[in-house]
Amino acid sequence: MTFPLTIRNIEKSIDEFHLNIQDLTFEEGTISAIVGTNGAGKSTFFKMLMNLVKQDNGEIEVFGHSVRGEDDAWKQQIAYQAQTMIGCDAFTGEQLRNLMAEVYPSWDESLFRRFSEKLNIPLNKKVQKLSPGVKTKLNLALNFGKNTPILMLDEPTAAMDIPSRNYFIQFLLELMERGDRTVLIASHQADDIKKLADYLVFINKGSVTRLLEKDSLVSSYRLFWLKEEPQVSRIPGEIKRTYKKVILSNHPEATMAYLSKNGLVIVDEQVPELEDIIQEILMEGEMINV
Ligand SMILES: Nc1ncnc2c1ncn2[C@@H]1O[C@H](COP(=O)(O)OP(=O)(O)OP(=O)(O)O)[C@@H](O)[C@H]1O
Repeated sequence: MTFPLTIRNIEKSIDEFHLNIQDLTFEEGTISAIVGTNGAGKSTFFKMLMNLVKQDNGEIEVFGHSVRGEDDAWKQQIAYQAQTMIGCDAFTGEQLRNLMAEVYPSWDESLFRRFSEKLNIPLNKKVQKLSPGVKTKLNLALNFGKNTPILMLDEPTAAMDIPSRNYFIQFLLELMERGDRTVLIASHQADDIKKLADYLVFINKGSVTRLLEKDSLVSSYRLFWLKEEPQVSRIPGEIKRTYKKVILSNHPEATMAYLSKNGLVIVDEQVPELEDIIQEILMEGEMINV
């Protein structure tokens, strides 16, 4: 089976930073959130997928075609949005639209117009005159207009106001309804990840530490409010204790079995917020007693 994106053991060293991502595939019809702390390697990973940063070893394939091959027709299959719009300052949105419509045979005028009109993007202004948030919106309109099967967005909502961000989420989810697009989105926004992602790819110090399906990730964590403080410092499954009696567990069954066996009464239990789970994974393994 040919996947939209296949990664085989890529490696890259930049000064002290070493990126190594082993076998990873991204499937059609899915949105994967690339999650990691600042400097973890998310942008470098995207640039390697675009062959803007050359890998030292390994292979990256777009629909089965190596990104290092002579033929770079694969580029027309991907719309990539970097964190900044480089080299566009002197152009207006309309001029950039004309350029993109020529380069991308899959260009969809209605996607471009719908997104830019809804967000009131001034297409007759030069990019250099736009605020950071409006630049991002224009960049998104252009990338949506490309109508490619793969979309890679590097922190697209960082500068956007709340209504625009919500519209972006709605727009992207509508685009996904066709079922044949593959989206990778690097984001620090828990709300974006919660609403958009099917999968979470955690990157830490240049390595993928976990690839998890969002729903099963969320259901594997539980918060237990206990009637009394447990007398042991750590109970099975416990990864964090707050207010002495609130236990966050990533093995709820093991935690519940222990609590029941030891007569510890659960007053309430809840599935934690995705943001709290992400925070725990990014801080991995730390036991915090508040
Ligand atoms: N051109 C470069 N020259 C030297 N080091 C670089 C270069 N580009 C990236 N790096 C280093 O690679 C590492 C990963 O950076 P990268 O921008 O990929 O992280 P990130 O996860 O996208 O971070 P953020 O969340 O802050 O955007 C960092 O240590 C960074 O300093």
